[in-house]
Amino acid sequence: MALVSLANVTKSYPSPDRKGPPLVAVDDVSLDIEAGEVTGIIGYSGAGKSTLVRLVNALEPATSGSIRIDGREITGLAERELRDIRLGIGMIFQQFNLFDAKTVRANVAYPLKVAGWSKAAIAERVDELLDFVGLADKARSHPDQLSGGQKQRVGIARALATRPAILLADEATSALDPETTHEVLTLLKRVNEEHGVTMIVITHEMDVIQSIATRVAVMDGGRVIEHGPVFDVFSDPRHPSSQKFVGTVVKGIPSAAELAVLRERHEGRIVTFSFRDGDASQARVFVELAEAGLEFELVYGGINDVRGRAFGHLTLAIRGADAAVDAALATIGTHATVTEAS
Ligand SMILES: Nc1ncnc2c1ncn2[C@@H]1O[C@H](COP(=O)(O)OP(=O)(O)OP(=O)(O)O)[C@@H](O)[C@H]1O
Repeated sequence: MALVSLANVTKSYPSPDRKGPPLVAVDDVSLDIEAGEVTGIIGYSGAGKSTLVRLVNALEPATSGSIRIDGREITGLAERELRDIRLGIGMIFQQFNLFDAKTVRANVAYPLKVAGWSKAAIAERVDELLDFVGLADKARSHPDQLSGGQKQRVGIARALATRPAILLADEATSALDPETTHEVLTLLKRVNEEHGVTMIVITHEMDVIQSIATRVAVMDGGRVIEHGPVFDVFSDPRHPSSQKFVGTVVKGIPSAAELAVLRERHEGRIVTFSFRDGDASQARVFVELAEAGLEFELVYGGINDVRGRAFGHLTLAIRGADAAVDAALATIGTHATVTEAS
């Protein structure tokens, strides 16, 4: 049984002027998330990612559909019961959302106080959490004395305080520099691997997906248009909207503007070849072009690594008689994806 199970979930808001049709932020989403998984939610701004996560967190009720957490239907529950559900779900945010007037220790202790833990139990748990996130020496500091990465580590300690089975992260590393992002992602990976916490991670950063997600869901216009293992969705997106989005975050796919520059700078036909690991197609492309007597040069490219598996895109300028190029591309097309710039 999935730990989080959404079936035909829709969330709409009244139109801003209250006269037009309602705004559908989440549109008929069905999604199962198994215990122990880290699911990345990606998509353009306004796709409905944050709304979806607020529904899972029971911060807002769905307009229709069913949401089950660990088998328990949460739609229609009374506020008191929802509070119980929320204790089992931690959340971290882009802007950390710490209490600036409280010390690090008091920030982490806060959810435990609300949950009615005893003073002694709180003290023990907070020590354990601060050790886990590597901030034992900052217990008496205030958030404004901490770096961004340290603030997020406090946010993670606070989110884990009540031992939730689920952690939701909304752009949790988007305000951090690359090195600090790496540090926080390493910590989140430990949260998942050492504590078995299931995570749902909203992000627009490829690094985040690559380093911690096991599966990814692509949202567009309130819908989940694609959901699957990270490698599959990123190396071979099926839906045109996910192809467009993935094209903006993976390495090696030239944008329209970059293609225009390539066309200006290089003679010949500009063709992108896409590869997935495990096949020898990358080397074969060069051999087949050479055997066809064509002249070519590598003008753009990049290889992506998803947990040890590689996929990539190489763009070549190919020169030769059109018929010879067509024949070579047809042959290569049997073992690699071939996209010619129009
Ligand atoms: N409380 C609300 N009232 C009215 N409309 C809302 C509300 N919350 C979200 N929306 C609308 O729902 C749509 C989806 O918003 P949401 O914030 O979920 O998207 P998102 O994918 O998280 O975007 P971003 O990446 O910019 O955060 C948007 O059109 C937004 O304006």
